[in-house]
Amino acid sequence: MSDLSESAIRSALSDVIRGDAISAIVIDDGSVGIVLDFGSDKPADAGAVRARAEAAVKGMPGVSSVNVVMTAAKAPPAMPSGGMKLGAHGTPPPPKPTTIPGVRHVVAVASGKGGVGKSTTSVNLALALRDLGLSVGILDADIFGPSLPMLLGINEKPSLKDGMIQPILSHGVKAMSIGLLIDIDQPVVWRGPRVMGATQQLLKEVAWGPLDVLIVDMPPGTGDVQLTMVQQATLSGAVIVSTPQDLALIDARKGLAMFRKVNVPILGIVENMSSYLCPACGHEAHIFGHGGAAEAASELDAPFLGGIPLDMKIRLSADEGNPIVESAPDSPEAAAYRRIAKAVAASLNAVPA
Ligand SMILES: Nc1ncnc2c1ncn2[C@@H]1O[C@H](COP(=O)(O)OP(=O)(O)OP(=O)(O)O)[C@@H](O)[C@H]1O
Repeated sequence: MSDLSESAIRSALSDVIRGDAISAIVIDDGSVGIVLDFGSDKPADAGAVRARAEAAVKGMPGVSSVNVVMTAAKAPPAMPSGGMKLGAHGTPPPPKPTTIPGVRHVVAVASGKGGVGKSTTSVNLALALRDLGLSVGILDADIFGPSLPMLLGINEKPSLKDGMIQPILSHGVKAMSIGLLIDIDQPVVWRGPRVMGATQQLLKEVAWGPLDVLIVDMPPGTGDVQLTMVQQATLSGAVIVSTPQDLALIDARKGLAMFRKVNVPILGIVENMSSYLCPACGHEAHIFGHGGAAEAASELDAPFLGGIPLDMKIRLSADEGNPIVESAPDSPEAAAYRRIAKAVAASLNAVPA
């Protein structure tokens, strides 16, 4: 039995990060899970901070493994004045929604804030829907931090055929990201109309069809940019990804409110990092109590689609471009994504007869 304590871990971390950035610590025997949340002050060298935190805790007696996850919210990009034409009430005028030829359902995956695992959930959900026999596409509409090329291990540039951008077929799904069309090493500081133009282009000028489901990984947050993007495509519904902390707070509520404002059905809420599976013994520890997310979802009048555990393999497989549904298809973590995919497919009534 280990005598590791939360306060000992906090003190080991005290030289590395400020205490209020530690939003959760889970200890399961020698295995430690840490959730960091820097609010909108995400450090520029986030990767190095995580490595230092892992090293500080790994060196403690009794620690066998450490998994540090950052849920730092990215500050939403400021909309420059004059960059976007606003409507009578200060909101952008709604664009005409685009219907994408040959695509049966467009599903937005959104979150109230950054870093909660929206992109990781989007790719694993897409792969789990593929495994249900559906033809699936995934569009990375996170103009400010495109991550799909890394998550799916895509290095090639898309080609043009008959004036249409050809999606890249990766892991059996059709994928497209703004990150494949621009130089991602250059910081993207775009004005509203350019952002909207890029999204329209990704929806209209990519040869998506035929598809049962197109998953759209939205930029984090619920500002004007996100709202206008929601209005650009005819959406069948939205999935909101949240961590247990945020469900109890207001971020997930803001996401729900944004979609409801424009009459997009909420397919449900996914609780990411909901529990911690001990890699050594498989024991599941609930980080913030059990059942809180389902309760919060019902209070918000939204279906609860299920929880995804906080797990090092989910992060590592995503970093390697081989998401867990693909790399460990029979793991309990992949099963968690599959349950969510089944619930989404059922609510879309999309599973072919
Ligand atoms: N269930 C999980 N267990 C462990 N790590 C996770 C889990 N979900 C996501 N992560 C890790 O958390 C980090 C943030 O995830 P991700 O990039 O998917 O978030 P996001 O909400 O799309 O962020 P943003 O919108 O700010 O780009 C990544 O390092 C990812 O690998």
